[in-house]
Amino acid sequence: MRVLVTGSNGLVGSRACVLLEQRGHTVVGFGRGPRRTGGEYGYVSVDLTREAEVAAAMEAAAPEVVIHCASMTEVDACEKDPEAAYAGNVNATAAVARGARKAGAHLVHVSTDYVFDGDAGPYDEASIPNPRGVYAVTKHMGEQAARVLAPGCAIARTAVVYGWPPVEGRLNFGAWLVMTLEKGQPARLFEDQVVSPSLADNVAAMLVELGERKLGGVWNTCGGTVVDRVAYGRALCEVFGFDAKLIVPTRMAELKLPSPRPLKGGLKTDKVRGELAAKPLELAESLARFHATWKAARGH
Ligand SMILES: NC(=O)C1=CN([C@@H]2O[C@H](COP(=O)(O)OP(=O)(O)OC[C@H]3O[C@@H](n4cnc5c(N)ncnc54)[C@H](OP(=O)(O)O)[C@@H]3O)[C@@H](O)[C@H]2O)C=CC1
Ligand SMILES: Cc1cn([C@H]2C[C@H](O)[C@@H](COP(=O)(O)OP(=O)(O)O[C@H]3O[C@@H](C)C(=O)[C@@H](O)[C@H]3O)O2)c(=O)[nH]c1=O
Repeated sequence: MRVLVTGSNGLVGSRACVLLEQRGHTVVGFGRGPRRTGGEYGYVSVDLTREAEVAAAMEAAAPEVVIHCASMTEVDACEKDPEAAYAGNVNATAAVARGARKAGAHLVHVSTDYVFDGDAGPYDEASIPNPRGVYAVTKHMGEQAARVLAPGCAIARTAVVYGWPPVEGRLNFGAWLVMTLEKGQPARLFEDQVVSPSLADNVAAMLVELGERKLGGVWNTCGGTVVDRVAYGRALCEVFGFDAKLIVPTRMAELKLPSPRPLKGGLKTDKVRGELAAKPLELAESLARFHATWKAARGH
């Protein structure tokens, strides 16, 4: 199949491109500026906030499936610049969804656990979003744009994605933690935020399956274990052999971050477990694979 992946320089998009290529698909990645990944697949530089350029590039790419990973992902930067967040998360998604519909392509739109308020997680696919903060609201609006403009699309929500090597740009939580702890520096982790950490390759596998099978509706495409950030950090220390005393439990409010974030979050994965061949990995397995890629990159 001809598959278009937006955000191909990013963490999830780059992994999706590699996997699609391995599975024999013809892949075109859309990124902003120069290509920052390896691989043999095609690459086009497109700023997705420019609708006319998106329409032309999508027509030329003529995809059968579109996996839309591009997004303004820095949560606090979104809070500080709502115009940029609206353009990157709402307008860009609308443009991609229109392009997909015109091409007759199936859209897999990637979204987030942060569409929920975090008052009573973990959430399943039928739970009602109540986003707080600019990133969360614009991601929820992006979901609505995708549903309206590309009927039958998949909304794939994921959460706290991590992987090694990290991509240039936004540093993922797992990689940030490893880089901090290997220097022997302490990491203040939120003991009061519950999440579903997700290995990037595992997320990519679920997105690719949604695309290949042209499945629609809402899907929680995340890791299979719901855990607070301190427990995640301690589990990572055990697998990597880092000193767990470097993990300093902190309450989120103490950091005074610009954007609100859901506290009692996390996503339930019964639907993907039941219906997809690509299963959500449990935390121990995810961390083991994360560690293996980290070790391999260091030549161990
Ligand atoms: N990482 C996480 O923890 C989570 C991610 N998600 C969602 O998963 C998806 C993928 O995230 P992830 O791969 O981690 O994010 P990254 O930040 O690693 O990648 C996003 C990519 O989108 C590109 N992009 C942003 N705006 C534009 C634009 N206007 N035109 C073209 N490209 C653009 C960025 O380009 P550039 O590098 O030039 O900025 C970047 O390469 C997103 O939809 C995100 O909301 C959901 C939950 C958790
Ligand atoms: C989680 C965490 C972050 N931090 C710091 C690191 C960083 O400067 C800042 C924000 O951290 P993070 O980027 O990891 O957290 P955050 O921006 O909340 O991550 C979110 O990203 C978006 C894209 C999503 O959709 C969510 O699922 C979630 O992964 O807070 C801590 O000091 N301790 C912590 O426990």
